[in-house]
Amino acid sequence: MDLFAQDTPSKVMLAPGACWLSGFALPCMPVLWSCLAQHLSAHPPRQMMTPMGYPMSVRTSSMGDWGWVGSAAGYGYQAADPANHQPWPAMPEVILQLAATAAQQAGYADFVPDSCLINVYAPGSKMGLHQDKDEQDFTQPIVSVSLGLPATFLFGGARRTDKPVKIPLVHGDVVVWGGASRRFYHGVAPVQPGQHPLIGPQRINLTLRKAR
Ligand SMILES: O=C(O)CCC(=O)C(=O)O
Ligand SMILES: [Fe+2]
Repeated sequence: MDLFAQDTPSKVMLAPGACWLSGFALPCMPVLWSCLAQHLSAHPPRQMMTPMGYPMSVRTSSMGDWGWVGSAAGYGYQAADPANHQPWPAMPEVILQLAATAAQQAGYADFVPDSCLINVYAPGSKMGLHQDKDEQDFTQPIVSVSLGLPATFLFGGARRTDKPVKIPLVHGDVVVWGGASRRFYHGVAPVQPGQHPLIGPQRINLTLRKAR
């Protein structure tokens, strides 16, 4: 069975180089969630510190060669989990394939991420407007996968002051941005309380990137 076969996936352009693939991850969700749930029980997500000295609103864990880590020293990618000094676990095939096929749909061939950041949003958690700029190669896109509770994704422009569009993301949606919008500001409005039948009372987002 081809887990990624979809007749006409809905694709909404958000900006040059950026698109919203609604429901794109639904066919692989049972396999994806079983891998992810297993990972999260072995590598529980934690609140990273911001360089400003306060904890981030989301809890995070990572997979792949490079984990994204925040601390008083700044943000960046690290090969080992600071909690146990072990390398992060490898990304499962289902995630690598999902990333590559979603990127392909968005016009980016041969995307091979080496980092999967797992952001866990409890109700009330949010992410302020920011740019993803800790990676070395900005020709590679970002693939972002939503699971669980819905959330309003804010997608702005090249300047922090550019007014963001509000994207109502739901379970299984994928957003891809790169090219002209690779460094566009984006964020997530506070997640509203609720219960998702598969994922429970939370939103989880996978941010797939090529860090190095
Ligand atoms: O949770 C999201 O939808 C966005 C996550 C994000 O922007 C990031 O991990 O850099
Ligand atoms: Fe981001």
